[in-house]
Amino acid sequence: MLNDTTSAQKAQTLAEALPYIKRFFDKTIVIKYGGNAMTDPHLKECFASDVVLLKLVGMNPVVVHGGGPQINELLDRLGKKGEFIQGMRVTDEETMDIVEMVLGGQVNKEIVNLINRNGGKAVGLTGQDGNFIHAHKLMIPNKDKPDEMIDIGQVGEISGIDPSLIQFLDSGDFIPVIAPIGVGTEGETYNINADVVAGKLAEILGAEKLILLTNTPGVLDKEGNLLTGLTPKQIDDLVADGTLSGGMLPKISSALDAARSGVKSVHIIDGRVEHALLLEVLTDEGVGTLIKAK
Ligand SMILES: Nc1ncnc2c1ncn2[C@@H]1O[C@H](COP(=O)(O)OP(=O)(O)O)[C@@H](O)[C@H]1O
Ligand SMILES: CC(=O)N[C@@H](CCC(=O)OP(=O)(O)O)C(=O)O
Repeated sequence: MLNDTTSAQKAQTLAEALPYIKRFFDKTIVIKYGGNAMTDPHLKECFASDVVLLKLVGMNPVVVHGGGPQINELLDRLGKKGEFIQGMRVTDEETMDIVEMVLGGQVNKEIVNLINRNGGKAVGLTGQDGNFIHAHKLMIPNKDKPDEMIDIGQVGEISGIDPSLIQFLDSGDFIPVIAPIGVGTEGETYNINADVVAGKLAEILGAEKLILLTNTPGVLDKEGNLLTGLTPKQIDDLVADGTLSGGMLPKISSALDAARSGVKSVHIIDGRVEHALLLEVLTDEGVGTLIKAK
């Protein structure tokens, strides 16, 4: 039996969440679930129940997941070493097969299952389903030789996203769970960084919020302190002086593109904190880093 104080505290918490529930009612919230945040089984359950709760109170959560560490694990087992250039995986044909198995199979289905066990109705997709993420080959500029481009294999850049399938699922009781794989004009598949897919999808869907869950408290400065808000100018400086590196590079540029394209709030938050998602959406507690459009 609950004592009065506990009941009163619970009622107070619910009352405090109500304005946020009203504000985001029927609004789309794109949530990027990074592979690095998917570690602890308890945290995974918290994540899934948070997503289900957001759907139950009338919001439209759309989950885009990564799985970089999970791909590395299988590559390791097969005696192949993962290689990244500017935060993007060098993806030869064999690696692409593994990317499809891990992202489209293992990780996607695990998240679908987690959400469904927590009372939601998740539908797992890759960009091949309904041909909804169109992509072409990405070439990246060589930092040392400005007029040269680097070929990193079957890595994709998004040419377009058809939002109709996701909107259809949103308007029903379904929660889309998307693996970042795109399709080219000839039906060829591309490995796309999950932050890039999440950012572009948030833009195309006219999302209210984009939340990127990762394994750091947010964006950190050189001394390791959390930066709670970042403008484009501050981001440029942090990239230029090397404070931002690796996987944070595609994350920050996707976050900034989304903010500039009209997504009202864009956050990079710590997925290792219990119920980080609910704290972000339903409370005033600033968690992580807010990316500002200007
Ligand atoms: N300035 C920075 N602040 C925070 N993390 C950073 C920074 N620079 C680089 N990183 C790296 O970026 C990583 C997050 O990106 P990534 O590994 O791609 O994670 P995810 O799987 O969540 O997308 C962090 O774990 C950290 O190692
Ligand atoms: C091109 C590219 O780098 N694709 C990523 C896709 C998965 C991903 O983005 O996973 P995280 O969000 O966990 O980092 C990769 O192969 O690792």
